[in-house]
Amino acid sequence: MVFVTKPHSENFSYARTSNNVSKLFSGIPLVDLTKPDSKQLIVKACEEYGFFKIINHGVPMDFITRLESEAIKFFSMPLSEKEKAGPPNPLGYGNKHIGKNGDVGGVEYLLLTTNTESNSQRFLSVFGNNPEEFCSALNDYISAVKKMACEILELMAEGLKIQPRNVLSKLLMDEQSDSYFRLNHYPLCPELQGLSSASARNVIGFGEHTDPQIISVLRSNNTSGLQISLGDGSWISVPPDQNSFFINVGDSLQVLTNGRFQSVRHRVLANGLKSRVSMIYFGGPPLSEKIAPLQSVMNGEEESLYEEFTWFEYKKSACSSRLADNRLGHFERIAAS
Ligand SMILES: C=C1C[C@]23C[C@@]1(O)CC[C@H]2[C@@]12CC[C@H](O)[C@@](C)(C(=O)O1)[C@H]2[C@@H]3C(=O)O
Ligand SMILES: O=C(O)CCC(=O)C(=O)O
Ligand SMILES: [Fe+2]
Repeated sequence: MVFVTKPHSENFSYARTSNNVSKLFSGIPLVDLTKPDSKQLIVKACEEYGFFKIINHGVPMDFITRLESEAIKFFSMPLSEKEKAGPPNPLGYGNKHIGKNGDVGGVEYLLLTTNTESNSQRFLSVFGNNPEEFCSALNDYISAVKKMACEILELMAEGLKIQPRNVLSKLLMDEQSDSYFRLNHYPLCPELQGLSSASARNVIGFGEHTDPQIISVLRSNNTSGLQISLGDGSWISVPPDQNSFFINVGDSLQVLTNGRFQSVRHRVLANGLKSRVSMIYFGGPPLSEKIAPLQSVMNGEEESLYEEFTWFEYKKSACSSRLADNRLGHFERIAAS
């Protein structure tokens, strides 16, 4: 069991803003993709929290329920069967160990690329009788969620008044885009039942971190556990909603916007009453892509806050870091005084 040491705070707190002035947290930002004000709301949410919830997303419910039931089938298999898809390198099946640098949590997972060809080669022998059903559910889900992620990135570009509209989405649309897909299962944590409620609240499922990519699209079943950090030491519990998606700004988008958008620090706490299944699409650029502030977001003499790097360099550095590390720290420019 892994405990966190920081105090747990209630859902009322002060949020960081782009000019570092705290303001009272007033709830998870909600964006209705069918409404004309969505682009302004997206920009505001990315500046204040790097996180928001999407409703009226256009992803067919059938795609979601099919993949969720395939995921449940996979995680219900005997450990020895699941382990045939492991150990993760980083792709594959993993259990409690996250990455290769000693991070642990109460999660088991399947980490895949979004390139379905290579997934079917590597893992699908594990899906025994019916790999086709898993593959087809995965393909349908990934295509629909990628399309939504691109729509959101285009609304961001419009909201930021930068051209062309596909300046961000083209990175995910590129054939060489280095995007991941992850199925996480947090089994019910029976140890929690004997604990006081204060300790029970702090058993870790997936430790705190930011996502290194551009954008992450998260969907879970109706089990709580996800929390976001407001950057002042407080954590906000995100009420689960199986019919919606949650969007994380990743480190690369923070750099592309020269810090105007903030990548969100988040974590998952274990649950003593119900197991959690989540599916996350991590939209990343091609490995050779230079990650630097877009010229069109820079005002006048504004200088880049970051040293130049490619996605390959960032990913390599991320892989050798611990989950909770501030990975962008290595790439920040020291301001000349
Ligand atoms: C401890 C680690 C796991 C991780 C690679 C890393 O060294 C640091 C970043 C981690 C993370 C977080 C977001 C995604 O879940 C993930 C796939 C990613 O791209 O970066 C994981 C990595 C992983 O599980 O391999
Ligand atoms: O499982 C979740 O809800 C979030 C997990 C997560 O943040 C990740 O896999 O990067
Ligand atoms: Fe994450």
